[in-house]
Amino acid sequence: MRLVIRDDPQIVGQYIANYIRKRIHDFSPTPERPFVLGLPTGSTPLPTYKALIAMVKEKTLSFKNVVTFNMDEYVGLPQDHQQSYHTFMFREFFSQIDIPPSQVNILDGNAEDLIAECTSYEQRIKELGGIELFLGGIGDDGHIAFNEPGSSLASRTRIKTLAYDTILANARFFNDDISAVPRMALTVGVATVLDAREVVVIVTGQRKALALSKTIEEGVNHLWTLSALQLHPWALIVTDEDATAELHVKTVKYFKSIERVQEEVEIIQARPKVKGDSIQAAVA
Ligand SMILES: N[C@@H]1[C@@H](O)[C@H](O)[C@@H](COP(=O)(O)O)O[C@@H]1O
Repeated sequence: MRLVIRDDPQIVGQYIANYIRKRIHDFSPTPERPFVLGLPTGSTPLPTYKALIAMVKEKTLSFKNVVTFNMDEYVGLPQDHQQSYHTFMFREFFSQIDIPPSQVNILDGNAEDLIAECTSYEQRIKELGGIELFLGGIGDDGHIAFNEPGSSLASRTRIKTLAYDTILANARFFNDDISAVPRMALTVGVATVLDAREVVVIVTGQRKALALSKTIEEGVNHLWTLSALQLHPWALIVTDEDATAELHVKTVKYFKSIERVQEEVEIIQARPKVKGDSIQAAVA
């Protein structure tokens, strides 16, 4: 797992947007072979979405050959409700980029048969060859999507009862009216996220500091479901300085040093080759 630390949420958003753009460009998606991108809601990804929107506007990025799958959706909230994840995604992102709406997938929390809805979501992901990059955020209790503490780390898309802590945390979006927050959601499972070829998670703000330390400094534990990321072969967490508040100084220094060494390697690799240059020869 890599941990990249940046000064603030805006710089984190720009970093991730650059990263996603590069991944999409390198993939060279076509209508027959689209780039499949998993996406989160919440306030954390907003700077990333803003930076991606700017890239589309300046025409350095297109979502025409991208298919998206959102992580989760509340059960029973009308799709056009201000706080449904469907409304959120179209308001904050999809309506401002060039993705055809037919390429957007969001779980239907009002489906007549919720179990069938979850099964067919997994099926649709599979039919497209799996998710290339799953972007995620975390809750204060370390949950990814709506995989609350105690969720099976082998879980798939399913109905989930929300933890009381999450209901309290999300009440801010419902005029602080706890009774207005839905009690259930449909969510991709931990295993659905881990199946993606790459997972990138955004963690910003001091509120997330404990969850970040539990995720990366302790063992894999179903009480902090993001910790399952330790089992993924290609995982990246991008965080701001505030969210590192609970990490050991040693952990922060370690990940910063890894990045510095990586930059040094890239500089060496970019240097023109000089005959007899032993450093160049060593990395060539
Ligand atoms: N289901 C979502 C999560 O996917 C999201 O990561 C979390 C954090 O939200 P925020 O980014 O606003 O802190 O909120 C909800 O619980």
